[in-house]
Amino acid sequence: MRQDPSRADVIQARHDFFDLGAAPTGLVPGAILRSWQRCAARGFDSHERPRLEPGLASELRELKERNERLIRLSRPELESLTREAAESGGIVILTDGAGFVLDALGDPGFAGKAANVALRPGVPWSEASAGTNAIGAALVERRAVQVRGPEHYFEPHRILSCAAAPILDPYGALVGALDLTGQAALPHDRALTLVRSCVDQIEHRMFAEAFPKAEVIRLHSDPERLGVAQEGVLVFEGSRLVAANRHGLTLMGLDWNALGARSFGDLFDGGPKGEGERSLLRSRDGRDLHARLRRPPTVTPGGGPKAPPAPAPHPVSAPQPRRAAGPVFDAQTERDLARAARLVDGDVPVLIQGETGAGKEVFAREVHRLSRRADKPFVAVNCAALPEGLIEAELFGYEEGAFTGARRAGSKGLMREADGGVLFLDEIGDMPLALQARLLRAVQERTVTPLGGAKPHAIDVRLVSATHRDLKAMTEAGDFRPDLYYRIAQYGFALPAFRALSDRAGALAALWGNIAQGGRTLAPATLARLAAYAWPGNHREAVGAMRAMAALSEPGERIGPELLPAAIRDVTPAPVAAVPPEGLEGLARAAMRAAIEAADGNVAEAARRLGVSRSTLYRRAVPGGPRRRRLDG
Ligand SMILES: Nc1ncnc2c1ncn2[C@@H]1O[C@H](COP(=O)(O)OP(=O)(O)OP(=O)(O)O)[C@@H](O)[C@H]1O
Repeated sequence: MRQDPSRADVIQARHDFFDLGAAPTGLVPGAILRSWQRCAARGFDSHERPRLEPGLASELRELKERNERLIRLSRPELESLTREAAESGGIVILTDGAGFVLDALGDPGFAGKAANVALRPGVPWSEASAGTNAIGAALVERRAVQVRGPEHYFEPHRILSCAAAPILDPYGALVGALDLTGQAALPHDRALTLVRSCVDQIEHRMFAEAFPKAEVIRLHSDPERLGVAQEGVLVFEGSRLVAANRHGLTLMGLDWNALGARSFGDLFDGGPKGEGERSLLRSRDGRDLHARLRRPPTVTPGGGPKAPPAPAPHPVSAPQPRRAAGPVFDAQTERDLARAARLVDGDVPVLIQGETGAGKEVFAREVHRLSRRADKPFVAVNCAALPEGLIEAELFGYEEGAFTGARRAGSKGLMREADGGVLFLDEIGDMPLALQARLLRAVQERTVTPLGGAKPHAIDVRLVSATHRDLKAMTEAGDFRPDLYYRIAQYGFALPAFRALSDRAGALAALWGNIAQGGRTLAPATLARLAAYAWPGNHREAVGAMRAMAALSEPGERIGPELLPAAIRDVTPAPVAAVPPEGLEGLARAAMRAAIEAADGNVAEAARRLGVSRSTLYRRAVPGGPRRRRLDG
């Protein structure tokens, strides 16, 4: 019997990748190849059976409690998909945003087989735990992914064929994934379409019970399609865009970066024409869109006094909204984040080390967001920024009149502010020695005694500390207390310097994707220089440079190297240490490939975004030309 050609491609790709160590360009979708590369970089052996074990029953209970809202909002789709899955001999799986299976329902026969490969509640199916699989890949890629049979990284998972889509909350935060899994031997062509449309429904439902005080605008170019799950939804507080669904952002040509940054007036020309069900809104680029508006009593879109933006509610398991420019992490850091969140949940203090601007605070906030304490306070203390005499009062609080200048009512102190949540001790290496002893005592005894007070208060905080210093060396030199060091650094994470990122061009392209608006693109020569620069200020400097280029350019402009800050523009020839062996041409090629992948394999779209012709892109980024390239699966 003739073998299915795509299966033969995958087998060939596996041979190239796992046996020969070559990148099988064009044989498997880009998402699969990237996932294999991330898994290989983690040192996974594809022949092994990964150790996937559910946690304790109490942990599963807690996991479900934490995700109660997601489970409830997903129930209608889980039920309909379960029927579908049972008929086609598969199972449907709902996970949380970190890939932990919350529910696995469907055909009991297949469910048994799936359980053999640990596809059951409580088990993490993130890529970092289970290798390439649809759930893990969809969570990393933030888009729907199908992984069939031998496309799975680990051999024992070859029996599976999975399609999964990530679930994003109205702030763009990952809160879960929905997956349909069947036997690899069966066709599952509809699976991807099904999970995508079910996720549309779930995401759409999130808006129904949230945002009572905001203005919710539902949009579609076709009036008949207003009200369906694929309608665009935009939420404004005052006049500011604070939340949206993906369809709303796409309709307006925006990305998640627009939340908090764009106003009603940036998006629409004037206010709505007509009322309620029958409104029309004209977009800034001149399109008439059909709209349904639900206004809070006092807000007038596009006119009237602008109310100050209020903090937005968190509809699903209360994740903190991502900051405007969403963090960009490499695969190893994503894995570290998941691990750090588990450690924090397990009450193990973690220490983050990294150069200035490498994103230690961003990492800590993300850990908090992924932890079970996401809806509890995150309190950051910069130990280097406070005058020595004040840190103590700031941290531990003080009683009324404890010292000159103390507020009349006294102060609770940051440690008690963080009660129930996460305390982030930034620049811990700069904490004065005398204070280290007090901090150690507070951490050990889990109590805080305010200055001038006699009564200790119990506190329940999880500790995350960060420093750019070599704390271990400081303990040896007597500048940092070893007992405190071992207390706060029970598990350490080293954030990579920006120049050490293996896919620096990809990271830069992703940062730019966060910042760029209005069709602005980076010319390949610009990206090549950015990728060759050494970035001593790390992420902070990279974000600053991108923002500067966005501010200096016009909508639709293809940004040439002349707009780069001088230090970066003048990087020719590039510093040797910063350029990988394949040189600038290689970097430009990598950037082009990243752009193609970011455009879901659509070379014409990638060419448009990069501002180069399609033929240039084929010539430089696609080995062997367009024929063999297949990026979509
Ligand atoms: N992973 C990331 N993705 C996108 N932007 C980032 C990331 N990490 C850091 N940044 C950007 O860099 C800025 C600095 O990050 P952050 O304050 O976390 O660095 P840091 O390592 O704590 O620096 P310092 O040691 O100087 O305090 C952030 O405000 C953000 O703009």
